[in-house]
Amino acid sequence: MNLLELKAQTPLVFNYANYVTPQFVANVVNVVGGSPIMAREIDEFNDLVAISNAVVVNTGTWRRSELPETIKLIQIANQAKKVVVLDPVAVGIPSRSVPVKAVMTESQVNVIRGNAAEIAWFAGIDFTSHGIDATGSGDVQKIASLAAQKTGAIIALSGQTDVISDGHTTQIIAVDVPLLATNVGTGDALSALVGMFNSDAVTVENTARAMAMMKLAGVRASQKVKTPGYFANQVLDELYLIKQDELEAFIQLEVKNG
Ligand SMILES: Nc1ncnc2c1ncn2[C@@H]1O[C@H](COP(=O)(O)OP(=O)(O)OP(=O)(O)O)[C@@H](O)[C@H]1O
Ligand SMILES: Cc1ncsc1CCO
Ligand SMILES: [Mg+2]
Repeated sequence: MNLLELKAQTPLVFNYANYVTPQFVANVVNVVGGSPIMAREIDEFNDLVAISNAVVVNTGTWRRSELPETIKLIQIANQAKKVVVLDPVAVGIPSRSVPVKAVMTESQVNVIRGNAAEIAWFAGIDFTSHGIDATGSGDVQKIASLAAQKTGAIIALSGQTDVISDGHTTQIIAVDVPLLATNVGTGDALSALVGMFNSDAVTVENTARAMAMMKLAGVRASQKVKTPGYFANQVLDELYLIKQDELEAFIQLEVKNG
């Protein structure tokens, strides 16, 4: 959906969040025009998925004991035909790949949003990482396209250049906003935006719209503030202020075919 439709419909975004950044994720959903809800209790999943428009699963602080519930949640969302976004934080670390492998085998994920190193793991390509951060370099378009082909999911690869791919169509947003990488949780919040913009239909176009929304907020924030603390708040303000026509103009200018 576009930003106008989003603000009119107020999509409910169920975040199975990590325990590091839920406050920031909830605020990003809220200021853009959606409605966030966080939960981990399996007894609630049927009720909450029924009223949700998107389910966003972040494996950043997974626990073995909760893994069956995580899978159950996605299966409930699959049955209810709700869009599911997976944020596979630091999946390249072998212990962190455990929940991701289980989720990919036992349930269906519609979109995977991660940094280049995380997406490279799905593509089977080596890419240097350091914990939650992608630190290497590589052909990000090829990585995203291959990961999409291997998983059947739309890929939303974030970084200096964002890449969106379904394995056939690939789009890029080559806009450098270094301050966007300074706050932990920007990626987690971006995954929630991806769920929100895809809540009516899962498409490359809607995924690119979510990625463009965060980039544009970063561009505008970095024109006003120069340090990470203020920047995080300014990004929230810019996400709140961006209008439909401004977002679509940015997309016209900066979203290119790969
Ligand atoms: N070097 C960069 N230049 C421009 N934008 C960047 C850069 N690095 C990240 N971004 C932007 O920051 C946002 C988050 O992407 P990032 O790749 O940092 O996610 P992440 O690694 O999952 O972050 P986190 O784990 O901290 O939530 C995206 O909007 C992306 O476009
Ligand atoms: C720092 C950190 N550790 C696990 S999840 C997370 C937040 C980034 O996704
Ligand atoms: Mg991340």
